[in-house]
Amino acid sequence: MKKQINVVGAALIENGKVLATKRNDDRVLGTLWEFPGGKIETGETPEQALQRELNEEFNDEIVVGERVTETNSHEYDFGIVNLTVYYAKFLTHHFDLVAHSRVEWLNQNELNQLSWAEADQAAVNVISKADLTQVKFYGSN
Ligand SMILES: Nc1nc2c([nH]c(=O)n2[C@H]2C[C@H](O)[C@@H](COP(=O)(O)OP(=O)(O)OP(=O)(O)O)O2)c(=O)[nH]1
Repeated sequence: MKKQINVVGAALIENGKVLATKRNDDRVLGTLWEFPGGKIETGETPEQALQRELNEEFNDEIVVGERVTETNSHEYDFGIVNLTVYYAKFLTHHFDLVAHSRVEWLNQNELNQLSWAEADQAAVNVISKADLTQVKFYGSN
């Protein structure tokens, strides 16, 4: 039985652009593009996990918005990743790079030009076609 890995990612939106991050080469799935985030720890809500991960990875505070799409499961050789992506926006802009080698703010029509981790493809497709001006960020606007 393969290990189940529950992961959250943040589709950060700013000025109509979406943040894509490239994992450090020495990490699992290194060199592929992803949404910043990570594994949900015991007792955390997905939103809390995202806030913690963005703090660890960028030293930044975020507001988590609505979910992009249903959880997407993908079987890799090391396990099954159950990925849920949420829209989010930065409240601070330290942007220290700890876990990533590159970051890019992309237009929606550029998202599909990158090599994404396979679990991300469904969310990337939804974001590419979404009306980003309508995304809800609860309690922050
Ligand atoms: N963060 C993130 N991980 C993703 C995405 N797509 C995808 O397949 N993954 C996979 C890669 C990893 O196997 C797993 C997330 O683990 P991670 O290494 O980022 O998480 P972490 O920081 O909590 O873990 P760790 O390095 O401390 O072990 O999910 C994505 O968009 N964002």
